[in-house]
Amino acid sequence: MGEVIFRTEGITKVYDTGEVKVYALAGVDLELYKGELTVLLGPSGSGKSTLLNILGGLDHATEGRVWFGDTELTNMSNRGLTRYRRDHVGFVFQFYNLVPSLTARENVQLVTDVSPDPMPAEEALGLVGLGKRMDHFPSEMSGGEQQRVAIARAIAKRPQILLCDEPTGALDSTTGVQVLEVLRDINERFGTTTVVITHNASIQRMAHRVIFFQDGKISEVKVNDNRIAPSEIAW
Ligand SMILES: Nc1ncnc2c1ncn2[C@@H]1O[C@H](COP(=O)(O)OP(=O)(O)OP(=O)(O)O)[C@@H](O)[C@H]1O
Repeated sequence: MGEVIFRTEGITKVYDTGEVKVYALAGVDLELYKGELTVLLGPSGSGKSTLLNILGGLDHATEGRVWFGDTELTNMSNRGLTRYRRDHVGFVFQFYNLVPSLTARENVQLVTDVSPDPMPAEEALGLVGLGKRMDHFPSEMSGGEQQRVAIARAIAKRPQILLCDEPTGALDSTTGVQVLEVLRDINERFGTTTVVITHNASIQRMAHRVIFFQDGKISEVKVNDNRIAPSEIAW
């Protein structure tokens, strides 16, 4: 087994809306391993996004502890979390969050301009197969291409961690597979630890590890001995 990159101990996240308390996470103990691609599966509302946001330093746990390597995230200040996100974490969301008035290259440069050790925007766009589309605007691209720009933006800072919340949720199967191929390629080429939330259970077959959520808890963890290529995934 590889090196642990994330460890959580008894994480809870409680939303207190006044009348009711919602336990988005109800005690999560987990380990994620360096270089692995992990898929998170589970019904809507089971806590997947909440966990991803806590791992990515976008949200605070109500209770429990989270470590990134030897660094505890749960006692970091907001400023520390901002630095952690900037230096180590790339995010990819379902709706690409590109700036419509900027080209693909300029969207990626938003990140490379503020990162300590970025790759050139052109290189990042080449890695996602968009080397010829760098000067196109988001409105001139398909959903899958826009998502690949978003992935280029996320990887351009050479993050150790890539956190993806429903990256193929808005895509048809052909473009969805292309996006998954890019994620697998980045994971293999750079050893980027990757976490993918999906509602599409068949995507679990490309993962090293699959974590199932139910009611804010982990119900099962599976290690995949026979991973398949994204192109073999039946949608
Ligand atoms: N800001 C909030 N205020 C109140 N409740 C919230 C808030 N954010 C999330 N929740 C609740 O926390 C629970 C877990 O939400 P979360 O988004 O983590 O689930 P999920 O498994 O990612 O769901 P989905 O697959 O639908 O995205 C849900 O019951 C949700 O309604």
